[in-house]
Amino acid sequence: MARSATYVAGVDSSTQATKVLVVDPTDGSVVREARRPHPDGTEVDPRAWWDALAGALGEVGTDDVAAIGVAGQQHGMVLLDESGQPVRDALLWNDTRSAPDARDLIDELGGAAAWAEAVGTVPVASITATKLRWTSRAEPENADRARTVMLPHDWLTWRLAGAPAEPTTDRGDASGTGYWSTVTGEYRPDLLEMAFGRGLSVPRVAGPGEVVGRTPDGLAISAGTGDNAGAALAIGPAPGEVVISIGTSGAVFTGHDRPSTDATGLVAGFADARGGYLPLLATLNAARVLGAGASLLGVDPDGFDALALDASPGADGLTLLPYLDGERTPNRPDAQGRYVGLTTANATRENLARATVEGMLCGLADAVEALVDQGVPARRALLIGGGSRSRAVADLAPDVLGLPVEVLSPQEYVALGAARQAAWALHGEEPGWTVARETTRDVTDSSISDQVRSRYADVRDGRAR
Ligand SMILES: Nc1ncnc2c1ncn2[C@@H]1O[C@H](COP(=O)(O)OP(=O)(O)O)[C@@H](O)[C@H]1O
Ligand SMILES: O=C(CO)[C@@H](O)[C@H](O)COP(=O)(O)O
Repeated sequence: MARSATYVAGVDSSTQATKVLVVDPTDGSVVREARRPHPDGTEVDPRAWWDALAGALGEVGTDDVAAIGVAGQQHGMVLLDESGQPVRDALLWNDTRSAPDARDLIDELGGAAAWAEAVGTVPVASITATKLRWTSRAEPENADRARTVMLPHDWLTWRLAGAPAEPTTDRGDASGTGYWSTVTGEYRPDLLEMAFGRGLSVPRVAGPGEVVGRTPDGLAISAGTGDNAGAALAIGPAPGEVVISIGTSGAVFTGHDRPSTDATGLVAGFADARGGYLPLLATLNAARVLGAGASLLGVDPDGFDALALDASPGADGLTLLPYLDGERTPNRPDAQGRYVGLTTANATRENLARATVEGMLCGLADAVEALVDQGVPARRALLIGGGSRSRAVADLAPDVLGLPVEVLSPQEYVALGAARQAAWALHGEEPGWTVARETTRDVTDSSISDQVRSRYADVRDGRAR
């Protein structure tokens, strides 16, 4: 049943929460929004995401909505049995238990370069294929019951349509699995089998403007995508603009005209949601580092920002290596965070806050540098995500990154990208909306980036302890 309604809905099912926007498809303006939290942790029952989505959709109301699209946290392994029920909790992108499996898979294919050439990405623990290997090795009984593997957004999209629907995904999210190739645009069933020991059913990769199904209430459903591809769809970074998303993950990405095949494994050669490419680096340590710093100091986000802004650049020699939850880029799954250089002279709350912000930004600056090393230009950074709401992050970013920075106005860009895709599917062409741009913050002192980042590099590379 198609319906004549006015608006489109976009969903971001991210690590920490489900966010839903109801959007006017004529201009991209947000009409209503709702949010529901997700359980904490790196393995989650996918039904909790469904409950969060149902709750948020109930709150915004969909009587006047004609189409919906879902963007979701990338890479999570949703394994389903014969009857379509989850075999176990989903293992999320930030679960590092499959780090040894990533190393094994790299060896088995003949090294990192072989993976980069085959699919565009060298596996780390985040990549879905490594989670399949972990399950087949550590939980053979669960593996035996598995028939289908999906990603979080695939599963939510499939459930929105109600059973029995054809499972679908899109190239943006499929490109984070390790068994779909950004280079060829095809699944690599041989790599899935190599990881899992046998084949599994996978969702069909739908086209960017496709209607993949309808909800029982008649809303058209678009293909959806991964969260970062969703944000890229909403923002449309120009060549030379790099998006830096400071959420649970730190994600650094931009559109590109060809697939990346970085054998160092730093740059993940993902696809975007339009038919192009989205080279990306993701860190495990971003907004939560700021949260940890604030709770260490016993202050709220505003108090934390005030402290950080009261200290001098370089925090009088105090440096944070921000790998609090292990790290993915660089691949150090067992790493921990470290404050280095503490003396009685610099031991102030202000310096601790400053070093926390600078350390987190230095991790992102490394990511930008790796993108540039792969031939992707970075002349300006666009900051989004919960952590970009921090005044200290916004003020310090240009000098630490060594780049002009625009902090885009606080918006749910991932959900907005999903709404854009829903409007595209509904009307058969991509909408022409653009997001509001902000004033550029220029670098105030180019020596700060050199000074802060070189000290950070010493700590990162073990030259300063
Ligand atoms: N003003 C702020 N200062 C620092 N961190 C913030 C601020 N506002 C929100 N955050 C943090 O941003 C994160 C949520 O950002 P979001 O982009 O929604 O993450 P995700 O997409 O991973 O769910 C939380 O860790 C939250 O504490
Ligand atoms: O793993 C990646 C990208 O490769 C992460 O970016 C996830 O997609 C989760 O994003 P957030 O929930 O932190 O926004």
